[in-house]
Order: sequence, then C-alpha cells, then structure tokens
Amino acid sequence: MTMRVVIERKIYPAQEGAPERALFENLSFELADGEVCAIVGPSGIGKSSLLQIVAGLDRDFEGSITGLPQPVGYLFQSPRLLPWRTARQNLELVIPEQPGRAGEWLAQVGLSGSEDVYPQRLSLGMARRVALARALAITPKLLLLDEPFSSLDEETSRGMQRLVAEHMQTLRPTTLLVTHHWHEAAALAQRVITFDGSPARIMDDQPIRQVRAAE
Ligand SMILES: Nc1ncnc2c1ncn2[C@@H]1O[C@H](COP(=O)(O)OP(=O)(O)OP(=O)(O)O)[C@@H](O)[C@H]1O
Repeated sequence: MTMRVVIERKIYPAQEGAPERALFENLSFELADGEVCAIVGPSGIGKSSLLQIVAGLDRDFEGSITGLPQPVGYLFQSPRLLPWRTARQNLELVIPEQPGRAGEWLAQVGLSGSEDVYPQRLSLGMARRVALARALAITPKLLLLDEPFSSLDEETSRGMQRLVAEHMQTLRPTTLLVTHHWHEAAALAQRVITFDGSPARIMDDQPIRQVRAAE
C-alpha cells in the first residue's frame, strides 16, 4: 500500500523567547511500499519534525498520514535508550520473544563485549549503534532514520551503512532517511526529496540517478 503524507499546516506556537513558527504548509508526498527516500535540507528546516509527524508522535498538525506501514522502526537523532537498562536489555525490550537475538544484534553493530554496559557508560556513537540495532531488530515495515551515521568514525559509519543496506535489500522496509550527506543518500536511497524555505516546502523530488547525473 502507498503511504501518503499530507501536511496542510504545522505550526510551533509561540513560546517564551520564540515567536510562532509555521514549519510546513501544503506539503505532501507519497512513498511506495519498500521505497527508500532520503530527505535533505538545511539545518532547522523541519526534517526531524517531519519524521515525528510521520511516526504519529506529533499529532498537532492539520493534515493526514495514511497507509502507514507497521511496525515502525525509528532511529531518533539522540539515542533515547533507557538509562536503567543495559545495552542488551534495551534491545530485549523490543524483541521479548527472541531474547537470544539481542546479543546477535549487538555483535552486528560492533558492540560485542558491551552487552552489559549501561547507556551512560557508552559513547554517543556506541549508544547510537544500540539505537540503530533496536530500530532494525523489530523488522520494521516503515523505517525512519534521523541522521543514522552521525557521531561515527568513517570506518564504523561505512560498516553501519552496509548493515542498513543489507537490511533494506533483504527485508525491503519503506524508509525515510534524513541525512546531510549526499553520498549516504546516493548509497542507500532510490529517491531524494529536498526541503527549503520557510515554511518548508519540497524544492526537489527526484530519483537518485538523476540527482547523481546533475552533480
Ligand atoms: N517541540 C518544538 N517546539 C517548538 N519548536 C520546535 C520544536 N521542535 C523543533 N522546533 C523548531 O522547529 C524547527 C525545525 O526543527 P527540526 O529539528 O525539525 O529541524 P531539522 O531540519 O531536523 O534540523 P537539523 O538538520 O539541525 O537536525 C527548528 O527551528 C526548531 O527550533
């Protein structure tokens, strides 16, 4: 089923020190089943906010999200691990029926030996890898990745890109990938949507081959 995102209007109301902000107006796009789409655009344009709306975490907008594939695997910009649970226990929480798999997932993200470490003792990059494993472990039908390879050294980043690419090829989740890096978009996505303006709108929406040809 095609997922359809329609945001007629999204406003962040005025807060102390910050005026009202119209983030999106008349923004819509569709994603086919299994399609991998990168979202690019300047910092602060609303990419993370869009993922939160798509995931149903922010319902304070005019519009609709239909045909949402379930379950949703979401890698947030910050790891959002439960601090009172070890790396392994954070994973076991989302796959309680297959506790043995937690260790395998940690090995896949290069964290063998850190299974019993609590999040506050993990570096940001390590915590983000646990969070990536958590997002993939549930076998999501919709995968939301918010800058999945930031805070990682180049080699680890390449390893995680390979893991995500293999997951996409074998299980084909519909995917929205927020990134600042064209090479990540080109390596993983079939399509790139570029946001710009205020309120943000879609400036460009192209298959990745055409974007590459234009470079
Ligand atoms: N809960 C909130 N309440 C009010 N304003 C918010 C809230 N969350 C985000 N914003 C504002 O909305 C705008 C878009 O933020 P968002 O994090 O979605 O941008 P982004 O494109 O993901 O940025 P970056 O690339 O830097 O991560 C920013 O101006 C931000 O300050």
